[in-house]
Amino acid sequence: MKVLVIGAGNMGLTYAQGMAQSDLLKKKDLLILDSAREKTDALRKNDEFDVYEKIEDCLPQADIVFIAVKPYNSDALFEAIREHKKPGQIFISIMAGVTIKTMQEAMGIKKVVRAMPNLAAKVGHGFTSFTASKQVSRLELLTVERLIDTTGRSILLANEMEIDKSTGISGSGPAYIFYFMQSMMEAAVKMGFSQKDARLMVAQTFQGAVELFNSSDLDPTAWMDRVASKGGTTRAALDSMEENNVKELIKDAAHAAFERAVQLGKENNKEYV
Ligand SMILES: NC(=O)C1=CN([C@@H]2O[C@H](COP(=O)(O)OP(=O)(O)OC[C@H]3O[C@@H](n4cnc5c(N)ncnc54)[C@H](OP(=O)(O)O)[C@@H]3O)[C@@H](O)[C@H]2O)C=CC1
Ligand SMILES: O=C(O)[C@@H]1CCC=N1
Repeated sequence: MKVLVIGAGNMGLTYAQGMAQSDLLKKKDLLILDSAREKTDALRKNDEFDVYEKIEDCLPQADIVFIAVKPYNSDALFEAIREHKKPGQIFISIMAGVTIKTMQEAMGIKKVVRAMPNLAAKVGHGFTSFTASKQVSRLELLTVERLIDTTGRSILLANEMEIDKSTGISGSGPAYIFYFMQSMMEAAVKMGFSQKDARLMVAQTFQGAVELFNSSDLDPTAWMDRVASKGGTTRAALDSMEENNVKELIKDAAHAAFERAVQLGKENNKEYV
């Protein structure tokens, strides 16, 4: 099996590296294509993958193709794929808001997987949701899942609306966590701590909380109760958040991302950069 990754940017390179480090593929079976010469030159120096600049030199060899370019680059790429594709190839797109139907029509293909990863894939702790056109068989989906899971964990969803929903939770989600971290770091600095100490305090607190959460089946509310003593400091903070409706605001934010994902699919990405 040969896998081609198109787009050696943030996410494409992350997937390529995840697959390269797994035992699923041999080095010669992992192809990477990018249009930027500086990127391909740098990749060749590292000698990790089989690197290409021209689609006609690599696409015909591939069984599975990851599309990891920005949506605004997709029209030109789809045209090139239409010209050089081979029957039976499976295309996995990680582009936000580009629908399966758009891809099938633009590339003249049938087997499409639409996936929504997140940035934590970079450190092997990503979460990817994915769904597929009906022409992708169960066995093919299993292979796709194994490739995706080289960057973390994944779930197969029933349809594209679920992908748009998961974009609002896990796809955009790392940014919500960073927002919370930024707020806590600003609070610490305002109290007089140095940036360095604020950073360590916040990072270790997040990491510790996530590890606690993953150590049992307790839900977040039960963990909050374990931190908060009656009449104590944590209760004062949680009461302040409740009074200020923070939970509702976070839900609204996740919903805004979901709605934007739906809208992008309808606009066919013409405004999305
Ligand atoms: N970043 C994130 O957290 C997430 C991103 N995504 C999706 O991942 C996709 C990629 O994002 P990201 O990795 O950040 O983007 P990047 O811009 O970092 O990477 C895209 C790469 O593809 C190259 N490229 C563009 N057109 C072509 C082409 N026709 N053939 C070959 N290479 C090409 C670009 O070159 P050049 O720079 O020269 O244009 C660039 O090197 C997006 O569609 C985004 O929606 C999904 C979930 C999370
Ligand atoms: O912000 C975006 O549109 C993309 C999709 C999810 C994360 N980044």
